Amino acid sequence: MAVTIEEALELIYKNTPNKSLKILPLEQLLGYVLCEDIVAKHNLPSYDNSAMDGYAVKVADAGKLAKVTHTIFAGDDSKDELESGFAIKIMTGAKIPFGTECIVPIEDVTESNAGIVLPENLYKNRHIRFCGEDIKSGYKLLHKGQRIHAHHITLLASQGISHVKVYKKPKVAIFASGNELKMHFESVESYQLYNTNSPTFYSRALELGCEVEFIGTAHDSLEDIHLHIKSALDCDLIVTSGGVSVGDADFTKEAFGAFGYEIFFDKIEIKPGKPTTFGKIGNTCVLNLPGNPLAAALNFELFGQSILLALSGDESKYLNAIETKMQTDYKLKKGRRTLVPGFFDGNSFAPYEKFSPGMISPLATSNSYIIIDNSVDFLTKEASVKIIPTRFYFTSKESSDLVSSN
Ligand SMILES: Nc1nc2c(c(=O)[nH]1)N[C@H]1C(S)=C(S)[C@@H](COP(=O)(O)OP(=O)(O)OC[C@H]3O[C@@H](n4cnc5c(N)ncnc54)[C@H](O)[C@@H]3O)O[C@H]1N2
Ligand code: MOO
Repeated sequence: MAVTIEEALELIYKNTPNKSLKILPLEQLLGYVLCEDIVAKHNLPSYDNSAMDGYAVKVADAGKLAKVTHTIFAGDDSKDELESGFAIKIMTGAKIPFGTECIVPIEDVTESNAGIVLPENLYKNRHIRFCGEDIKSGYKLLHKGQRIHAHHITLLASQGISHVKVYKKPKVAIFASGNELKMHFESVESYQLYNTNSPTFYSRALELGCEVEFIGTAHDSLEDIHLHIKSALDCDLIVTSGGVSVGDADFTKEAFGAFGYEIFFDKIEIKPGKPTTFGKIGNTCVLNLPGNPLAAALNFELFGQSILLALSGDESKYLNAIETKMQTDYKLKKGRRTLVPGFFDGNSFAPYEKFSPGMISPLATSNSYIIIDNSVDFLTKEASVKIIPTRFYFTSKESSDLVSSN
């Protein structure tokens, strides 16, 4: 029996094993998921310092002449003490002298031979950056389950944290099956075609932060598919395409069966992509996608990406949608929930006009897709829809409803 999209996703999240961990240096952390909390060891700034190139002065000297004694630069270990009637020239980022009440920017003073004349209005603490005002020692900077982006690297570097514990990236093996398929580096006869699914999944899995192995293209024979499965079993996820329908040469699930394949679902109430199959061999997850390229790519977006998120250790492991409106009217056949690719321009969603599961061109000009509920056969222009991006990440901590209904 076919499962619903929600049931399929639930089975995916329930049956995806925990990841193992490793320690990595800061320069290699980008895209990994933290497997430990990170606590600040130092205040930031670690000393009171000047926010401007200017003069360290006393507030009571407002409107008066102050004698400039010397200059402090960023990086100087100043132990000076400021006294009334005097000013110490100071550069941005330099440690302020003891007794400083405010910093006056260079452009706000009048220079004279005897010193500088200070403006009338001086305020206590103006242009001073205080120790710990950005980060306090002991503050939890990052936590287990966060995916590391460039601005998290900023925090780690600010603390001199050089090595952290992360989850290993999901390791994905890709292969396709079909006697008609040739690789892009081979020549094709008039009755053959290039395997476009495997390079698509390979690149997309890399984009999604995985280590990827391309195992090859198998012939439609049990023996050859067995060989490809054996070569892929050391990975966290095997993604295949082709051979999952009811044709005389559709051996994929049978071939996996020889390795103790535990199938969680092998049909989904979805169009395209009905024969999409998910299961496990030991600790290795398996996603068998249909051969039709658009069906395969869209189902990889929805189910493949969910498996990868579940495997990554990322706390924000659920796909999320952006609510927008339709750019045009859209008519479709009622029946099964339908995946429709299209382009979201930041304002509205333009569905791809005419597409079928065997096409390869629709996704190249799309940046998202919508899932239209089976109860809907017409979406009017301006109707509210939920787009799921294919070109940028948008995930959330909580599972959300991804389906657009009237
Ligand atoms: N009698 C039925 N026939 C079909 C049904 C059905 O329910 N009853 N379902 C159709 C649907 S829907 C799909 S989807 C396909 C799925 O078939 P398979 O997964 O077995 O895929 P293949 O037959 O191997 O190939 C389908 C199609 O896609 C091309 N293909 C396959 N692999 C690749 C690749 N790596 N790169 C590019 N193109 C690929 C292949 O040449 C075929 O044209 O079954 C329907 N039939
Ligand atoms: O289900 Mo097929 O995947 O429609 O093309």
